[in-house]
Amino acid sequence: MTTFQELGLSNELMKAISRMGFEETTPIQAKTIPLSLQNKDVIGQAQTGTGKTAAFGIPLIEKVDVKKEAVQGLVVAPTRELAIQVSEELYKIGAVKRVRVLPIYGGQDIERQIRALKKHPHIIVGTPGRIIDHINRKTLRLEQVHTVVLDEADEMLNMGFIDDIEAILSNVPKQRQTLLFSATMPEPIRRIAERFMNDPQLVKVKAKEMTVPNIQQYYLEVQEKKKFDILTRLLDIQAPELAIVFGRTKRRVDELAEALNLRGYAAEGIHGDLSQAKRLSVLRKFKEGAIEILVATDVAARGLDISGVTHVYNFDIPQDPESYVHRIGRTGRAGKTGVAMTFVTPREIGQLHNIERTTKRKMERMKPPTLDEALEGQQRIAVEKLVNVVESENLSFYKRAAEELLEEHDSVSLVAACIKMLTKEPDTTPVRLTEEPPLPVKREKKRGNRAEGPFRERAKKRRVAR
Ligand SMILES: Nc1ncnc2c1ncn2[C@@H]1O[C@H](COP(=O)(O)OP(=O)(O)OP(=O)(O)O)[C@@H](O)[C@H]1O
Ligand SMILES: [Mg+2]
Repeated sequence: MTTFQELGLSNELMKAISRMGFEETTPIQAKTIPLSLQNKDVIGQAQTGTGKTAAFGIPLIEKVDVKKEAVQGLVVAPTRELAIQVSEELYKIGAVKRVRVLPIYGGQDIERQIRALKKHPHIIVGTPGRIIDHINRKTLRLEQVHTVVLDEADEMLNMGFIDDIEAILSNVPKQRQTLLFSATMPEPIRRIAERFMNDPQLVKVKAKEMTVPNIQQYYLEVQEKKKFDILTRLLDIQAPELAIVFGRTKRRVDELAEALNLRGYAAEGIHGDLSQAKRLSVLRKFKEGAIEILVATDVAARGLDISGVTHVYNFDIPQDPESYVHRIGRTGRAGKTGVAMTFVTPREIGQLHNIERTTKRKMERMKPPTLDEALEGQQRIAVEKLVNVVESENLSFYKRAAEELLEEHDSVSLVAACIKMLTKEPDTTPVRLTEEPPLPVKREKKRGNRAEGPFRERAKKRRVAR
């Protein structure tokens, strides 16, 4: 294990890192921070939730000259929520050194961003479209940038984003450091990446599997029509603290969120057709636990770090193995455990095997639970609640009533009644979901027609902007 001390960081950074509660480096941090500090170009690949943000953030902040009133570092991320999150983490790393970090992303008032840009931020974290927008308006100047980071690099360099990235890089000095990070880096994309880089060092944290071992991975073979009932039974049995349910399309996400609400779950959807204010408020409520289930398209698949997410459900099987890796990586982060469940219709089994081949990890088959098992699950939760109250609360106020009841009824019947009242019976309110066609067996490398990923959203935004 390497400590941060051994990396020779400044006192200001050491102080900030210890405030963040980091004690030791993660493997990707130990391997890439020294290279970055020597100004080497780096492609860093490590599993989800293993601290890639700080791996590029720490050396980036270390190299900022706070006296200089110019943008020195540029981080590009595929979604707005991720840009905000990364900027918050960089802000924390740079808090003692007083590094100014500004997120700029679509959907936020541009005038406000222009005003913020005038205050001379040292680091910009943004989504490609909005960065280009500011370059064109000459409200963002990148001549003094010495470091460019592409977070979720493979996503940024796929077909949808590549032109934007090229446009951005043409505004940054050639003499720069370029850092690429992601949990996935398919070979063809890595080759594209090398075009933008100068003798890049490939740092791959050695792991047998592409996914983290502390995520238990299951799949359930379910017919399309039965998926929703099975999902709610699983939710009743597994009682996740926070869960993310991924659906393939925006319509799917809307319908799923509504259906879950009909059955009494606190769920809300997030996708690219919602206003930015709504996207942020849904995410905030989820982080605070005001909603327990986030229903999402792939717009929430990459990078988001939300503690307390114990379960990920792939209601629709992901379009490609990379998407699978990122989706399930929203749980089991920073050493915590997590559970991932993937629904697969009989015709999609080939896709499942394709995912397993790429991740080098088999998912365990799980039998869809029955209604009775769901009821048992709810009963178990009720019993847990009851035991918790018996063990932790002062019940003296209620004891007299209890003693009176016990004079007329036997204790087993009374406790059984309490459990019954506390048990949420599985709700079978009928819901309507539009059926999704199964994924075609053979398909183009990247996303299908109607699915939403960050880049599709970007393409759409472009059209709107024009
Ligand atoms: N050295 C460390 N010690 C303890 N916690 C850490 C350390 N480095 C990062 N973390 C925490 O681990 C969590 C995951 O980090 P991060 O979001 O950077 O992961 P990631 O590798 O970028 O994942 P993804 O591939 O999903 O984007 C964060 O909450 C972060 O604050
Ligand atoms: Mg990340």
